[in-house]
Amino acid sequence: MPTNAPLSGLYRPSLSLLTDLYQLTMAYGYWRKGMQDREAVFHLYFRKPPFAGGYAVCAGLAYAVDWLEQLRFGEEDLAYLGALRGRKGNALFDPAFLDYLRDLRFTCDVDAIAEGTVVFANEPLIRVRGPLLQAQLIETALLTLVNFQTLIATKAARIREAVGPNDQILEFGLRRAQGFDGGLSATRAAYLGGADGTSNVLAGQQFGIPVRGTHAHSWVMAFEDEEEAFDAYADAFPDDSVFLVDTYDTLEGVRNAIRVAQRLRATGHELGGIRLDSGDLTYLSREARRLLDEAGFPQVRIVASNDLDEQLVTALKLEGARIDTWGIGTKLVTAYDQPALGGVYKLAALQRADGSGWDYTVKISEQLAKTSIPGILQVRRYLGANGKPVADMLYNTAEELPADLTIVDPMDPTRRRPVKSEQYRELLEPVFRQGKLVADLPTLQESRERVHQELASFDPSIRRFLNPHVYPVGLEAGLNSFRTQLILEKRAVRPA
Ligand SMILES: Nc1ncnc2c1ncn2[C@@H]1O[C@H](COP(=O)(O)OP(=O)(O)OP(=O)(O)O)[C@@H](O)[C@H]1O
Ligand SMILES: O=P(O)(O)OC[C@H]1O[C@H](OP(=O)(O)OP(=O)(O)O)[C@H](O)[C@@H]1O
Ligand SMILES: O=C(O)c1cccnc1
Repeated sequence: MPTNAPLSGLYRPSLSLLTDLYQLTMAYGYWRKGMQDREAVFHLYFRKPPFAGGYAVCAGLAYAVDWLEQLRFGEEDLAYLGALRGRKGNALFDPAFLDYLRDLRFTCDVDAIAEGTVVFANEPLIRVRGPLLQAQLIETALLTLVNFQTLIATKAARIREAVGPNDQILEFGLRRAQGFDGGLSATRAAYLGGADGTSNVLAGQQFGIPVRGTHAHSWVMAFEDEEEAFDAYADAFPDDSVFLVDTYDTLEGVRNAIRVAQRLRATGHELGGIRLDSGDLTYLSREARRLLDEAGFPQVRIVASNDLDEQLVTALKLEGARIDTWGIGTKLVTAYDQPALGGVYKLAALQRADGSGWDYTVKISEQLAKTSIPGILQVRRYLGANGKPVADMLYNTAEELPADLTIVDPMDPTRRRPVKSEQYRELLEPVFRQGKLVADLPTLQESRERVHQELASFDPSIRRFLNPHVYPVGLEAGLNSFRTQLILEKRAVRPA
């Protein structure tokens, strides 16, 4: 049975220490200062889509929800924290703080963009509002869970773009993945983003992802000759055989596969496919297709693998390769060309100590792109007359919106456009209210379908690999002016 607890179903008893030490030292500091319950707002967002692409596919929220639901410091966690020592051998944390952690219950409001949604730079994927100590404490786990899966789901969506709607994508990456969970969560995200199946059996069991596969070169090497190896495999799996044909000589391998396919047919079975794993995949797939068709096996699929990614798939397609199943491992599950998404988690608003309202906060940087956006933000996606997205607007939900809306490019305030459309969708949806899960989370299958629908709804120009069109994401003009003013104020306090 696929699980709704993708993370805690695997790791027990507690994952509350899945964090950086500084979250706990800050928590201790806030507690000592009596600041722990000041209401705060944080946003999790990235500043640039990965792979020099035009978008990202949001993923990892189910893990984040699972982690937040289990957030509770157990006795083992507290004993470990109690034993931590500072440089002079002193206990790092006061025992009274550990008692505080023992009783701590998650009480924040969390709003998030659904997994599988197409998202862009600067858009909060998750907004957390609640007691400062708690909202800060969860930063690292949210980032580790969302950054990686968003990265891999995006990679898979790009591979799907290259492969097209009809061919199959099988994810084969476990052996080259970034460790145990790297392998498992990459498989989940790859499936969400567009893969059709995986060789990863644990992921199949955990998430209900179809498991598929062929066999290794060692299978062929374990027999006297290749044909005997294919025969033996066909005996074991008469209706589920895909033969790896390149161990010695690929086209000889295809001829051996055909002979075994003929014997299978004589006993009422059909060969499923052959796999190519080296050499010129265009030439070999075309030749293999010709041989198979001439022998009366047009339905036998041709699987290809060997360090493939979206660029190679595009090239092979352009060259006229006759591949209909793409086995993609290393470059998918490690996001080889960009191994990390730089998602960040920034404080955007803090209640004043006297409770008289919000103080908005910005982290300023030499680069405008790295300067954060203050407010309690929502992302509004405007749709054109044809129902297709035309622009996204970030706005501060704590301020009233003017009747005439204008969005401003946060990177270039001279670029602004009025918002004419009446049709829109608010992307951040309630997930937790005061620590209680209020969302009915979609299944992995539903999230996967969402990716497909979302990507189809955008102009293809944002999906292309080379110089993709930049989809307009702007700040509501009032928010933009306010942010500029706040930046100027923060800069003004620095001596010239
Ligand atoms: N027609 C083609 N056009 C572009 N790239 C191709 C083509 N065919 C294969 N490739 C890619 O070229 C790279 C090298 O493949 P090749 O089989 O020559 O070397 P290899 O991986 O070292 O082989 P082996 O697995 O036998 O060691 C792989 O990433 C493969 O996917
Ligand atoms: O190339 P990737 O996209 O990473 O896809 C997975 C690779 O893993 C296997 O190779 P490996 O040499 O590990 O084992 P094998 O003997 O089964 O080919 C398989 O043959 C693929 O080439
Ligand atoms: O089943 C396969 O063909 C397979 C599985 C893992 C890695 N490479 C290939």
